[in-house]
Amino acid sequence: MSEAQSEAVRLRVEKIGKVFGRRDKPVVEALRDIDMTVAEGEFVSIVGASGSGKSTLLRIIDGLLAPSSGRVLVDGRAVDRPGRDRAVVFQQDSLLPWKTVIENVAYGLTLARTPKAEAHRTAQHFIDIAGLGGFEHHYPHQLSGGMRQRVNVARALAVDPKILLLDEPFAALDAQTREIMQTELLSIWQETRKTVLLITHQIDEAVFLSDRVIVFSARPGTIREEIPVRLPRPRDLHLKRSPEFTALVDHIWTSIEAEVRASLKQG
Ligand SMILES: Nc1ncnc2c1ncn2[C@@H]1O[C@H](COP(=O)(O)OP(=O)(O)OP(=O)(O)O)[C@@H](O)[C@H]1O
Repeated sequence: MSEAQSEAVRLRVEKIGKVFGRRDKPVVEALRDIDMTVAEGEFVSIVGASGSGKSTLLRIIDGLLAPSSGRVLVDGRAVDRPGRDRAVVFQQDSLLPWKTVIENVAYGLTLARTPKAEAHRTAQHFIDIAGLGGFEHHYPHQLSGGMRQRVNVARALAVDPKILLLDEPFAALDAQTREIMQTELLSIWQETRKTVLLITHQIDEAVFLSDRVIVFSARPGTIREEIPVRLPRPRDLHLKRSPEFTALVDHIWTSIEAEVRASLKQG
């Protein structure tokens, strides 16, 4: 457990297992015995080879998918369906193309019947935090991929979830945009201190952003290692050149390299 963890446990994942069964395909055991907690205000990442069950776990936490065993608790309450206490940002943006930035960010609030003026005030706050001031009345197609993902993050935050779930949110972006987005996400996190669970293939992204990195084994996904990241905050991109940073990335890479190579062979 990292020092950034306070006593308050926000998310508890208890003995989660998931087996997919299909008539035309053999049964797939995606997850086995996943036990983990995320404290209030903590930033935790999960890394692991392709197919190790990371997205499956995120979908279970979000309530989109039922586990085969175990349970998920948010603030001590078991969850079994999506709810406003959890917001997800996926790799592909899910903005409504016919709505402007501010309408998109306010969307979850208006669905929850928040009066329009109040919804727009809240949306404006998160638009500003996400560095999108001036683009309120643009439509998604008028924005770059990185900006669209910032709108998605702002939209997720606007409903004030207890935990923000990020599933490879920058995977579709080019390498430079991705680096900038990491620093943007850090500054949003500094500002809001949301509890965040991030799934990523990029080990350096996980180390750069997180208080703790959870390393999954290959399928069935189990927790192989939990690595506290005790690098000072606030962090900027120079940190990536420090020996402490490189050592952590090397350590994690060594831990999963054989499985990543094996997953490449499986296609
Ligand atoms: N609906 C499903 N039916 C059958 N098998 C599934 C289903 N969803 C996922 N799987 C299998 O479960 C395993 C875990 O998949 P998952 O997408 O969670 O892995 P991942 O670690 O997120 O992979 P990646 O990093 O490539 O996104 C994989 O073998 C996948 O093929």
